[in-house]
Amino acid sequence: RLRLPPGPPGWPIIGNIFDLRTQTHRDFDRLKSMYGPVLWLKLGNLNTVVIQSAAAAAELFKKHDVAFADRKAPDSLNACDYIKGSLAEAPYDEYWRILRRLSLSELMVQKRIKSSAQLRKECIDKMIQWIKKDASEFCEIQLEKYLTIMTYNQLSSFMLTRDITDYKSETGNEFLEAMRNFLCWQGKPDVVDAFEFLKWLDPQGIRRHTRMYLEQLLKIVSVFVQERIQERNLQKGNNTRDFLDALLDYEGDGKGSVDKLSEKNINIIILEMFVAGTETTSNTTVWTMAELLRSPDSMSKLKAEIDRVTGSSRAVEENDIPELTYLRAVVDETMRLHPALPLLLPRKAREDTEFMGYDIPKGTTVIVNAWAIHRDPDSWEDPLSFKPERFLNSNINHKGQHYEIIPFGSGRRSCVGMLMAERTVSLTLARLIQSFDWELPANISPETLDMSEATGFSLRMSTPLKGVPREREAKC
Ligand code: HEM
Repeated sequence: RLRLPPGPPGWPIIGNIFDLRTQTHRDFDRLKSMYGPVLWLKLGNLNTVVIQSAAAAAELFKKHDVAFADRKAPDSLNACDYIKGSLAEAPYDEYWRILRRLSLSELMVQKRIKSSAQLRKECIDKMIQWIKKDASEFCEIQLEKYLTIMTYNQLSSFMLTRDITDYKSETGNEFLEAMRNFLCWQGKPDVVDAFEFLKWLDPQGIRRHTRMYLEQLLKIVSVFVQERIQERNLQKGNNTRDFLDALLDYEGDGKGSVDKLSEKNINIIILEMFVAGTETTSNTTVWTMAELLRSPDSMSKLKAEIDRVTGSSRAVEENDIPELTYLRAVVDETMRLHPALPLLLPRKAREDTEFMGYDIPKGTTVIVNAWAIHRDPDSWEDPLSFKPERFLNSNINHKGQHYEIIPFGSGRRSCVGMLMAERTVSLTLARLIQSFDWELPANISPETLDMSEATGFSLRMSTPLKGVPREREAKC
């Protein structure tokens, strides 16, 4: 007999599906108070274990990282062979290792990140100019629009040395629109993942819509990739080597069987970086602005810190970030309360594993509820309040070694874009605060600002945040 973790009794066939009523991360958290931090659920056919405390997460990432290193990918992502080319959804195999190494050398090596600082600055400059322009025309602006466009352009200039969208279009261009739709369908729980026998029926239409938008997105990316291949054949183009060049240049490491990445897989990898890196980054920035607008005291402290570090004559730069301790505390505190991926990305047990005295069978879906861990009163004092001060004079940070705060995950499958994301979020915020005095619209007060969450691919505000920017003295 297996010693399974505790969990609510389920119904025949459907298991615990009815225990999930509202938002999955909140439902899991509710069940934690009844069954403890390691929860067992049967979701249709799926054996599922949910990890919901810092201690259990530490056990997972320190002792069982390899045993739980496969991904549980949604069935709909089999469309267009996406999973076969993906890094984030790949099983823990040789192909994943190659992509991970390649991405780390581009995204996590300080030298590469530093050399791309100018690109990020230019994208933020452009955003600030557009906010100034729109602020002079309209009283209030919807922040998400500007942050989304800026984040897409930062990533596209880093990966493809080009902008992918602009502020002029009202609805966003074809790529953004298709991506919005794709992420919206990916954010819906799919019954097919729990009941494989319904695969042929695709009852919610998720696979059909996913395929439609994936085809559209991959077609757009393939044009960029094709153009680059032709430029390289003609030895045209500028001399900057970007992420796409790194993928095209790959010729194997002499150890394994993969000696070249196919063009189809390169398209998927480029697309995936947009999927993984844009909404997560822009939503984190929006949540931070919302928390600051609700907390005038924190806003003033941050403004004072930025002014102190930069003086009165220049725009804040990435090099200033190490000195902006309050800014880093504000970002950490926001990621604690509003982790962009509240359940990280689900993993799968590669083998039968003994975990904290329980038997976890091979194939079990392993979910880490970062949202619940970040709000656990055993780890955090007054866990529901926004208090950046808790990170001052503390060595706790989000980088994956302190399991009470893991917005980027931890271990082998942790986020490869963390360095870039933390720089983007910090610099964007610093520039927004330095360039403008922000207020809430007249009919909203800090007490009535709607902070409720909408779940989709990532956690975002259910009511889009609006702010009133008033230009400060020009520094930028
Ligand atoms: C604030 C922004 C971001 C947050 C909160 C975030 C969070 C995460 C999380 C929680 C995971 C799963 C970790 C795990 O399973 O343990 C992940 C994986 C990943 N992220 Fe991010 N991410 C962000 C930005 C980015 C950016 C900018 C990129 C790329 C440019 C990126 C690329 C990836 C990739 C490729 C994976 C899959 C890694 C793997 O499976 O080996 N992310 N991210």
